[in-house]
Amino acid sequence: MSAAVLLFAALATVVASWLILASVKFRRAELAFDGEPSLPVLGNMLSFLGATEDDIFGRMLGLWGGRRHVARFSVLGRLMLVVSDPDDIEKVIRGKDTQSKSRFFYEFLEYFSKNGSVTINGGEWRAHRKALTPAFHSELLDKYQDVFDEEAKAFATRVRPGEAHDVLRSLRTGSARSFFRTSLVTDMTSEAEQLFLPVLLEVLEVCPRIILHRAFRPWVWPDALFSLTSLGRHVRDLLAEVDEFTLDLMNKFRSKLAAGAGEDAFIKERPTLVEILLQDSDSPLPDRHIMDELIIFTGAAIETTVSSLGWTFKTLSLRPDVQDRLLEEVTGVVGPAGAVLPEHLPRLEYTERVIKESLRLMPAIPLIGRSNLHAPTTFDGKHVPKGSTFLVNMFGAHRDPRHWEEPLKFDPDRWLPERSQGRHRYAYMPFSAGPRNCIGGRYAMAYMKTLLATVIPAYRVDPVDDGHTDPATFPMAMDVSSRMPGGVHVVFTPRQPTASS
Ligand code: HEM
Repeated sequence: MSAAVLLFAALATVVASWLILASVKFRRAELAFDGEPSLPVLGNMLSFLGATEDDIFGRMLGLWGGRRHVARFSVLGRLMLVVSDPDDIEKVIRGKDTQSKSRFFYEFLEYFSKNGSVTINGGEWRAHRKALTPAFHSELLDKYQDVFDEEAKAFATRVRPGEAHDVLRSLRTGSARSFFRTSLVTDMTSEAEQLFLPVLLEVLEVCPRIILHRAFRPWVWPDALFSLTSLGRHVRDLLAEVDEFTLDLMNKFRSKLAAGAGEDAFIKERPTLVEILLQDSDSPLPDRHIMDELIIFTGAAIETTVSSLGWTFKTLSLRPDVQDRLLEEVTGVVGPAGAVLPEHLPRLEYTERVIKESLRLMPAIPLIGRSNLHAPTTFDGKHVPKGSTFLVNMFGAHRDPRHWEEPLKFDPDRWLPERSQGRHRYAYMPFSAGPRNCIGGRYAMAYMKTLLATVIPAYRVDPVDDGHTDPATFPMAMDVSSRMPGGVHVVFTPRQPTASS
């Protein structure tokens, strides 16, 4: 036998022994946590065989199995710890070892946006958060209110009165237009309307699905392989169009600044997100990072509000009593067919309770991922291998009977101050919590309240006969946000004008 063969055999033995030892070590760590039966190496991979994008979330919930304490599952050596107890959630969210976003799930977002604040970590994230924060000051949000109001009215004219239809598409158009007018350019140019908006809407249709499509198909985990598929190429083409449009916009804005339209003029008017980022002279973000933020925002800002409003309309269609109270409040605060103004928002208290309750039972983001990316850690007194994923299960915490009376009941009044006292801080976190919480929570609330306050006086939301009669059992799928498989079907029935209106 030649020396080369001997050397190869020795190397192969070392690698094989290392792999076996690593998998025995991993298996020991995995089995220390409670969970459904799993196989060595494959883990719970078989539980996802044949799953479609619509039922992966359900299968993940099946592997959690309602366990109060940490539950685990694994896929090909990737350990997932499902954390549902609010005390445990607090430990993950605040823990110094578990601050990073997990690789699982978030790595697929990076295909669209490598440098967006949802996925980046450490100093890079801090710089982005600092640059983005001025765009979310409450004075600026007040200035966006007329956009929210106009777009809410436009949404009300887009629904198909008296006809059962999926409301998600028109909600997406409305959210995308609002996002566009607050983040990119204040007014819809005809170029934006005809060329850019359709691309943005297609990005929103296609990109979220890809995340789950890849998450449980190991053969398309490497970007290099995924980019060879027709889907991978299609997404790249779409994103190139978005990049071209935003870069052009950024260059036009810069020329305007250079031509002497002073910074003050823009600040006084109503700067968009992109303008704020470009005017940051202390530590400007590179163009590529700004473009990546805009792409990640489409998911973070648009899909989440679409999801939340979709669940809310579906629930309202089953609850005429809640609609009556909303109508009474809106009529008192805004007046019939009036504009929803910034000063109305804090007074729309019942409307806010309805949205909060909808986000409790049907959170737009039911799970988020954190990771001990760089070093092993311990959790619950057990060893957690480096790079494991902590799946923070907001869906479970929001329905935990130890923290919620009649948790499956849709009851907006549980948000009355006197009924909210003493509630665990981490039993409810639809916008996440801690330093990496949602930067757009107030923006989202303002937009969603405005939309409800505009639609409810114009239409009664009626149910369709699709068998979904209880919000607690609505079927739920999840990609970047939660959604009802097949869409949210309701009927918007025009209300008869009353003598007073
Ligand atoms: C109902 C609507 C919304 C919900 C339920 C929601 C929920 C969340 C959650 C749970 C996170 C944490 C994600 C994670 O840890 O991986 C998050 C992060 C984020 N959200 Fe929202 N969001 C909403 C609307 C918005 C809007 C309107 C914007 C922007 C205009 C926005 C921008 C962001 C950004 C940039 C992050 C990343 C923050 C960071 O890591 O610094 N979101 N959101």
